[in-house]
Amino acid sequence: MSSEDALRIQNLNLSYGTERVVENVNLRLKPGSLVGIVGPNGAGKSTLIKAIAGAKEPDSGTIVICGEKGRLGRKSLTYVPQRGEVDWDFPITAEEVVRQGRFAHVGLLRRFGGEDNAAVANALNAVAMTELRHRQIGELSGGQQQRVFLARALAQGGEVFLMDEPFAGVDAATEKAIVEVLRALRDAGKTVVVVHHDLVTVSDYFDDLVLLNRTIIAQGPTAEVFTPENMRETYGGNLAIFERRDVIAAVE
Ligand SMILES: Nc1ncnc2c1ncn2[C@@H]1O[C@H](COP(=O)(O)OP(=O)(O)OP(=O)(O)O)[C@@H](O)[C@H]1O
Repeated sequence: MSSEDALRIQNLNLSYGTERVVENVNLRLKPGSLVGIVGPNGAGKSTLIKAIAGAKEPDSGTIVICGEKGRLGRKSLTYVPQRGEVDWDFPITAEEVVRQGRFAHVGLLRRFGGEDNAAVANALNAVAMTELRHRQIGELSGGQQQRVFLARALAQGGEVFLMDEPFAGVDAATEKAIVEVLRALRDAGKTVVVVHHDLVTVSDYFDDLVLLNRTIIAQGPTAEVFTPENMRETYGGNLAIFERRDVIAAVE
């Protein structure tokens, strides 16, 4: 493979039981890119992200992250799950959640130290959550919870960041703050992969786009991929959202 790829997927097939939900996915992403994964409900976006994160065993195919497979590859990966997948009643503060991001770096022979504390403080600051760091996570708003998640990812670091719907249920200010953090990661040479639903913001947010509906319909620079023809092929009969005038304007 080319050593330039941050993420390379070849012939990936994923199933639940006997049902194949993701088929023959081939994907190459380069460092320093902000990539959207778009497709209708049930298209397999979360399943694909979970497979990359090592939380879903493939039927077949290979996933190479920064030139390495398996656990070695996943050392370069940071995964931000959907907010709905987390137990928010768990009694833990915002800061403790962010500290979890450092555990990957703290081995048996090394304790949580000054560098870890600094990484946690910087991450909380980057998402403007320093003041609320002692709040229980269950007592934060949805947008604040999402910021904390992002801070944990920042504290962890890595080369490839996977985010499953980071904008779900957040207000405009939080969405803007998150986008700024994602752009800063991209500008620092990281690869940021975001499952996204809002077609209106696709062109503004993402350098590259992956259109998924069970298999990849199109991938490449957003300006080339985000066309009415490709969107129709991806969304099939569920085109109502795409017929909105603002979305049509966005792709013309
Ligand atoms: N744990 C599971 N067990 C069985 N089937 C599942 C499971 N999780 C997802 N599926 C099925 O796999 C398919 C892909 O689901 P997935 O959640 O990956 O889609 P998605 O593109 O992320 O959808 P959405 O936009 O609605 O979040 C769907 O048909 C879904 O019903």
